This record gives sequence, C-alpha cells and structure tokens, in this order.
Amino acid sequence: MSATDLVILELRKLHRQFGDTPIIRGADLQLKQGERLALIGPNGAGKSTLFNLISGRTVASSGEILLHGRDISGLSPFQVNRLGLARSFQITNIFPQLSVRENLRAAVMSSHGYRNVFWRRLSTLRAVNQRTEEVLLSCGLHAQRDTLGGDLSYAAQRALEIGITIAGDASLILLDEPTAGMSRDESAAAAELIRSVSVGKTLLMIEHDMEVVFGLVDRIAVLVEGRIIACDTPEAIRGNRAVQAAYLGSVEAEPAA
Ligand SMILES: Nc1ncnc2c1ncn2[C@@H]1O[C@H](COP(=O)(O)OP(=O)(O)OP(=O)(O)O)[C@@H](O)[C@H]1O
Repeated sequence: MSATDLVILELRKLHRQFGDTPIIRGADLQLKQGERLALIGPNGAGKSTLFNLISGRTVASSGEILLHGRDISGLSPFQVNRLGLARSFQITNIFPQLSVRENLRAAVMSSHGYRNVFWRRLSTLRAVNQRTEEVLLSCGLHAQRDTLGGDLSYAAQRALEIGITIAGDASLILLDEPTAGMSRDESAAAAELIRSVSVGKTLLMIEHDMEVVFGLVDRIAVLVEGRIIACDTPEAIRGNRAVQAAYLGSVEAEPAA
C-alpha cells in the first residue's frame, strides 16, 4: 500500500500521568494517510494508554492529538468516532447471544447513530443491510452469519471484532493486539484479514507478534516507558540498536514457538 504525505494523526508531546506516576511521557508520532503502522513496546510501556488517549477514553495531562489536523484532545470516544476513527480492544468485545450478522448489523446501525431517526427509513435500512453484507464478506464470516457470537471459535470471534471495528467505514482503524492468543496459522490468517480490510484506510495497531508486524506494516513505532524511541521501516527498526536493547533483542532471542 502506498501511503501519502498527508498526515492523518499526529501526537505532539503527549503526556498522561495516573496520580503521581507518569505513564505517557512526551510521545510524538505522525501517521500518514494510507499507512499501516504498528506500535510495539515492552509490557507496561503505555501502548493501551496511548490508544485510550487517541480514542478519547482517557484525557491527556498535556500535549496535543490532531486528527485530520484538528485537535481532538478532550473529545469523547463517540465524538472521535464520528470524526472517522474506530478502535478494537485487547479483550474480545462482541455480543455472544447475537448472531454474527446481528453483531455486525448492530455495529453498522450504531455507526449511523442510534438517535438518528432516519435509520428507520426504508432506504436507510437497505443501506444498513447492504453494509452488513459487505462487512460479513470482508471479514470472512459470511458462511457463519447465523452462528451466535459466543459459539464462534476464538479466532473467528477476533475476526468478528475486526468486522465490528470496520463496520462504520472509519478512515483510521486502531487495532489493539488483534492476534493475541492465536496460533501461528490463525495469526497469519488474521494478518491477511487485517491487510485486506485496511486497504484504502490508515491502520495503527498494537501487536506483539513480530512475524505479523514485519509482514504487514509500513512502519513500526517503538514505545518504551511512555516515549516513542524510534519510528521507521521494519528493516530499519530491526537494525536499530536502541530498539534491540530495549525490546526486539529480548523478543528475537526467544526460541520460536
Ligand atoms: N487507569 C489507570 N490508572 C492507573 N494506572 C494505569 C491506568 N491505566 C494504565 N495504568 C498503568 O499504566 C502502565 C501502562 O499500561 P498500558 O496498559 O498502557 O501498557 P501496555 O504497553 O499496553 O502493556 P501491555 O503490553 O502489557 O498491554 C501500567 O503500569 C498500568 O498499570
């Protein structure tokens, strides 16, 4: 995928502390339109906190978050979502008692706005149904559309979660550890799914599986102790000594599973 020079998301000197403990300590990052970028870093580095800041779930102590050039610091998750940003969570977040199709339909309708009475119109309902079908196909779950979310395999639940995330057709997608807990084959399939659903979008993902990261993204940002210590191509990150010392060295030294 070719990224453009247009900056979609920018973090400027972002800080967040909990009580007296600084967790995000001056994070700077630029994400360009069409880019796939992985955020990696040791456990506790602040990756999920950074996602919470970007998506409006946590308010920054200081600094700026610009989405499409607009400062979104302090906006609610709902408002940030309306500006074209959708995120998934580390923990699977589906309705287990609803079918796959109903899960996706609810996500599509939510993206139209529950309070929007226009979705009751036939034309809008048709659009909702059409988008639901599209997402069912995109996330590879069409054959399981009538299966209850809770009856899906773990990997299929994660695929459904990706479907829920992309349902609203957001231009910027944040995925928090989409392959966590998967086997190697499941991770490879999930990476392909992420590749296909992110075509024409901008993707920021937290990911621990280096095989997935190196095969999928254009750039990698490395977060250590609340600061982005490097942001570069996978090859450059692999050769970066500071990164090796802080993170990759220890990961790559582990025997393959
Ligand atoms: N609401 C909170 N209140 C207090 N401390 C918090 C809060 N949220 C996160 N932290 C702390 O911030 C630090 C960073 O947590 P965070 O979950 O962002 O790290 P992470 O890089 O995503 O880690 P992991 O890879 O293990 O998921 C941790 O020490 C965590 O305990």
